[in-house]
Amino acid sequence: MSQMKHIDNTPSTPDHLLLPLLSRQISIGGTHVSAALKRRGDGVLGLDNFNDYYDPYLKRARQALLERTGVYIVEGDINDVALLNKLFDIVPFTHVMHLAAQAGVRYAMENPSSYVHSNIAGLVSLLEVCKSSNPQPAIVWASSSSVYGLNTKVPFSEKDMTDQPASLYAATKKAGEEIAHTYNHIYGLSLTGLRFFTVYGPWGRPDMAYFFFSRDILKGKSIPIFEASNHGTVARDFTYIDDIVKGCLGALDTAEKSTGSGGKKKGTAQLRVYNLGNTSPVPVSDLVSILERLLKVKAKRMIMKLPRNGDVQFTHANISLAQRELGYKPTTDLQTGLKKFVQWYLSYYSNGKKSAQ
Ligand SMILES: NC(=O)c1ccc[n+]([C@@H]2O[C@H](COP(=O)([O-])OP(=O)(O)OC[C@H]3O[C@@H](n4cnc5c(N)ncnc54)[C@H](O)[C@@H]3O)[C@@H](O)[C@H]2O)c1
Ligand SMILES: O=C(O)[C@H]1O[C@H](OP(=O)(O)OP(=O)(O)OC[C@H]2O[C@@H](n3ccc(=O)[nH]c3=O)[C@H](O)[C@@H]2O)[C@H](O)[C@@H](O)[C@@H]1O
Repeated sequence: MSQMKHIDNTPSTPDHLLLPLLSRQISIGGTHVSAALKRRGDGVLGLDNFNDYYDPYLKRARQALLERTGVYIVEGDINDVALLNKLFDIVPFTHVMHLAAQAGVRYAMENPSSYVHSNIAGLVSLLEVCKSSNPQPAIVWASSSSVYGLNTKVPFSEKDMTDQPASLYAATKKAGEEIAHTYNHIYGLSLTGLRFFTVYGPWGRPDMAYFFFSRDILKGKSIPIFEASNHGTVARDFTYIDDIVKGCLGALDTAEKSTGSGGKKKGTAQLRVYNLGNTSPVPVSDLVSILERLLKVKAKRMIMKLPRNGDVQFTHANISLAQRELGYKPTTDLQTGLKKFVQWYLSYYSNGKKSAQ
């Protein structure tokens, strides 16, 4: 984890955050969502600890991008309750979009405590601050398709069982959903959890397969493609970032409609969980074929038995609940979305940027 800065070290909050705004949001993690909120006229303050889980240059480039649009990002950790209290004292946030987490399924075997720090302890710190703030903000936070774990009944519906996580990451995301239940039950916090399905796109995460496969295909390095021991397909319901952003905005707006801007009586605030997927799982081997065509380089495929590393074999979202209640309607297929990712990737890394880790 990178070092934290205290509020005393951060530049003073820009004036525009103190103006009466249509809606005041705090967005934690989440470059694309913050940018979209700003574009439509919401007041947004960002928070990120800029840890070094992956390429810090990429995180700083995203920050620069956001700051050019007028979204200021405070550097700090969600476990820093004093910092959070200070921010909530300065700005009466109406909504919290909480996307910060230790992500990545396989890294949980290397650094388990980072998952407990951000996904469990960090979530509790944030909810403690939200519970005591006035107004009480509506909170939308990122859960994960990984909560479906060893469940093989697809497509996954929100009502399906989620009690067999395959990784510690998944277990911490599932714990987040249970923690949310408690804060809704006792303190009446309005909480909406979004189970994202393998999100990809420009400015994405270098630890994800589509990203490092692109890097390694271009470098001529072999890429390990996991194959299930039962010879079944290994596939993901890859979901493009712009579709996810629309789902996040739908969730924030729905939370606003059903709860107003906080101050709810106990027991009346909403607690909901939605799948945000693409409803069209694609085998990982097809993902590689699309990348080969877009990058115009043949991949060196190294087919490997799917190790017991936290991965699940297959994901597929049933999104009818999000469609009905959030107006969520993904429109980007994998071919189209990867084309946009590859265009961004080639331009970003050919402009003298540090190479992805
Ligand atoms: N990308 C996906 O495929 C996917 C799928 C399902 C769920 N999710 C969830 O969506 C959210 C966003 O994912 P992402 O892919 O953009 O991940 P990301 O790692 O790019 O973004 C998370 C951000 O949170 C910050 N952060 C981590 N711990 C923090 C802490 N303790 N305090 C403050 N900031 C902290 C990181 O520096 C990072 O910038 C995460 O909660 C992730 O678990 C992602
Ligand atoms: O949907 C989710 O909830 C999860 O989606 C992704 O997790 P994952 O689907 O495992 O994404 P990748 O790590 O990019 O893997 C994609 C696919 O490529 C496969 N893969 C990965 C790595 C590799 O070397 N070889 C390989 O074949 C994986 O088995 C998987 O089927 C994110 O990384 C998680 O943070 C998120 O919570």
